[in-house]
Amino acid sequence: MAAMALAAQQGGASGIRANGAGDIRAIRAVTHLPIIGINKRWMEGYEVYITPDFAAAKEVAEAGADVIALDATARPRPRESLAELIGLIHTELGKPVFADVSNLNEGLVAVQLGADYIATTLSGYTPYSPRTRGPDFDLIRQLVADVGVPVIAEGRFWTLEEVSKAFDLGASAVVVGTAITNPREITRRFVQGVPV
Ligand SMILES: CC(=O)N[C@H](C=O)[C@@H](O)[C@H](O)[C@H](O)COP(=O)(O)O
Repeated sequence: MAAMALAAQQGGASGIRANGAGDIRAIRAVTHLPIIGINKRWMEGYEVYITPDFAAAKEVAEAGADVIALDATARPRPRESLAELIGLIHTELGKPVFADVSNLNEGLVAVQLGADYIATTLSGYTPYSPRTRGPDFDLIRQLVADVGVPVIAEGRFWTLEEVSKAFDLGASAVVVGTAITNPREITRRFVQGVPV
């Protein structure tokens, strides 16, 4: 992961989003780029897994994340409420909060609760948000119009045109995951594009 982050930096990335204290510590050692840290933890009986509680947030902050990203959807949470979690990340860790949402209302609520950035990460991943084929441009547009904090476009970006469109719509940054980091899916896309 550190080598991949360094490659992304050399390629001109302006930040790294990474998962887990181990990877974040390794990435912190090789770059001064801002790190958006998440801590994926699956807990019995809960759908929320992106930094679901304060303990998960604290681990990645201590590992060197500059910003803490978390699931800010309306789904049930295992420990702290969303309001408590955002408050604790601010007061105890002194880090900004990057709220991954799946629709406009979740973005508005997260901002009311103090989130510093809103991202479209979870659009298409909650039972109540329909999955668009590519990025959810409608949600980017709606969030930019209404939330009043920087909007980060994330989820299913594969082409330069899609990235340009997100910036045209007012996104402050675009997070590209699979299309840069996952050789299996990159290969699959080429293979599926070849007529046989
Ligand atoms: C839904 C979920 O768990 N998303 C995760 C969030 O951190 C990652 O698995 C995604 O790769 C990331 O959001 C970037 O999206 P994409 O890989 O589509 O460019």
